[in-house]
Amino acid sequence: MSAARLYEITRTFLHYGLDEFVPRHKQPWPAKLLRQSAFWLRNQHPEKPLGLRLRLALQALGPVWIKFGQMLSTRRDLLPEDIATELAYLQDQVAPFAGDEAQALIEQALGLTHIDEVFGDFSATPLASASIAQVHTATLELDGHRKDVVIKVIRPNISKQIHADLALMERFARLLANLFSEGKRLRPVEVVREYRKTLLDELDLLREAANAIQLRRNFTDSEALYIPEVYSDYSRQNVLVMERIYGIPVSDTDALLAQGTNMKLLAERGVEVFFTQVFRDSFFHADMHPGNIFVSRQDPHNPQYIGIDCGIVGTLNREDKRYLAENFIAFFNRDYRQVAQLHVDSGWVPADTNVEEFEFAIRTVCEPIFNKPLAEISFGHVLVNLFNTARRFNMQVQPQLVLLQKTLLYVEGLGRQLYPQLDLWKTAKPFLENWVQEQVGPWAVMKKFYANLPFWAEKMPEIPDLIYHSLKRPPVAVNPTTPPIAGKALLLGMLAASSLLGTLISYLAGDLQAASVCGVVSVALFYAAWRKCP
Ligand SMILES: Nc1ncnc2c1ncn2[C@@H]1O[C@H](COP(=O)(O)OP(=O)(O)OP(=O)(O)O)[C@@H](O)[C@H]1O
Repeated sequence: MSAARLYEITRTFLHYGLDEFVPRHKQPWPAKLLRQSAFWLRNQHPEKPLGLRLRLALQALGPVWIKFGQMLSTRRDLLPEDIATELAYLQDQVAPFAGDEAQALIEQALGLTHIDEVFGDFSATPLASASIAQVHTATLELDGHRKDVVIKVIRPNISKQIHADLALMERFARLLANLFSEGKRLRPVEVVREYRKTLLDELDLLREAANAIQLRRNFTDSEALYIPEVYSDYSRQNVLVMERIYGIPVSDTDALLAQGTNMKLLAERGVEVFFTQVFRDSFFHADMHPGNIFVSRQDPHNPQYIGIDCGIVGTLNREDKRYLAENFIAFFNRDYRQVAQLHVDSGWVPADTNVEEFEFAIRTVCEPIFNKPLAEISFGHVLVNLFNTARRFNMQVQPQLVLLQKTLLYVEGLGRQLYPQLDLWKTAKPFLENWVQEQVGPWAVMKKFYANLPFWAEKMPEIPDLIYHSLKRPPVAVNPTTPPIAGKALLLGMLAASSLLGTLISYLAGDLQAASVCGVVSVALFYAAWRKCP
C-alpha cells in the first residue's frame, strides 16, 4: 500500500472539506487533533454544498472511488436524499487505452500470433471505454457464417490498482467506524466489503460469461428479453467475446417513439422480466442501469429488451423469496400487523421482539407511502423503508435482498420513464400471488413428493430386507415388556411397501399421475401401520 496514495486520498478529502460530514461537536478528540495537525490542508471549496464536494472528491480520486460513489448513490437507505442524488451524477469518464494494446492483450489471452488468425475487421478504435474494460468490434467465422462480435478487454494493470485502492478504502472505513459513533450507523466496513466483492467480480469476465449464458438459457424463446450469445471458446478471464447487438438504448426515448414502440407494453415487460427472474429463476441481472439495456429494432409493437453486461447478478433462496412475496402482499393489503408477525414467526427478527412496537414502526414509515394511488407506489421505496425499520429491530438484511431492492428501484425508474402511468402493482401482483400459491396447497405437496421420489427409488431395494429383519427381530431384544408386532400392523406395512413399489414402477415408466396416487396411498398406509404398532 503506497504511502503516497494514502496521502493523496487524505489531501483530496480535506481539500473538499469532507471532515464536515461529522459536525465538530460530535467529533471525538483524536479526530479533532488529526484534523488540526494537517493545518495546511484547508477546505478549498467552502462555498459548495457538501454533496457536491463529495462528488468532486470521488471524481478526482479515479475509477475505484467513482464506482464506489455510484454504488452509494443507490443506497438511499443509508444516505440522505440530497447526497445520494448528487452521487448519481458521477460520470465514469476515463480515457480509452490504445487499440494495439487491446489487440496484444487479446492475442496473449487466446495464444494467437496475430489477431487475424481468429477475428476479422478488428477495430482499433474502441466502441466504448469504461473504467474497468474497453469494448472493440470485430467479426468471427463460425460454422461457415460470419458473425459481428464485440470483444470486451479488461484494462491492463487495473487489478493491482484496484486492490491497492480497496485496501485503503477498507482502512478508511474502519477509521470511520471506530472514531465516530455516527459512523457506525452507516456500517462503512460492511458497505466497503460488499463493494469489494462486486468490484473484484467485475474483473473476472469468465464470471460474466457464465452469468450471461445462464440468463440466456433462462430466457430462450422469450418475447420479452434477449441476451446476446457468448462465445466461450474465445473468452478468458480478461477477454470476453459475444454477439454484437444493434438495439436502441433504452434511454433514447425519442428513437423508441420514432419507430412506433408500444411504450406501455415495453414498460410492463420490464417489470415482468424482473419478477420472472426473481420468482421463477431466482437469478436476476443486478446491474440494470440504462447503459446496459437496449430495445430490439425488430418488432416495435411487440418490443423485446436486450440485456448486456451480466457482470453483477443476484441469486435468491426460497426463504428470501418467501420474505419478499409475503411481505409485499401484506403491505399492499396494508396489514402491518401481518408484516410484523411474519418477521417474528420466521425468525427474521429476534423472537422477543415486541410485535406491537414493530407494527407501529412499520406503520409510521409506510402509511405516508399509501397516500398516493396504488399504481404510483414504488416497491423499491417500500423495501427501503421496510429494511430500515427491520434493521432497527435487529434484523440482519441479507446483501442479496439489498441488491434486489436496488435493482427494483432501477426497474421502476425505467418503467416510469418509458410509460409514466405504469401500474406496477397490477403487473407484479400475479407473480407474487402465483408464487405464494405454489408454495402451499396440494401442488406444493405433490412437487415435494416428486422431488423426493429419486431418493425413495434408491432406498426401495432395501425395504423388503428392512421389513423382514424388523419383523424377525424378537421383541424382547428391545424391551422385554414390548408386545410383538400386531398382525394388522404387519399387513398394513406390507401393503404400504407394495404401494411404494408401485410408485417406483410408475415413476420409472414415466406415469407421474399413477406414481403420485401410489405414493400418497403408500404414505397413508405406512402411517396407519405405524399407528397400529404397539
Ligand atoms: N454485445 C454488444 N453489442 C453491442 N454493443 C455492446 C455489446 N456489449 C457492450 N457493448 C457496448 O459497450 C458498452 C460497454 O459495455 P459493458 O457495459 O459490457 O462494459 P462495462 O465495462 O461493464 O461498462 P460499465 O462499467 O459502464 O457497465 C455498452 O454500453 C455498449 O455500448
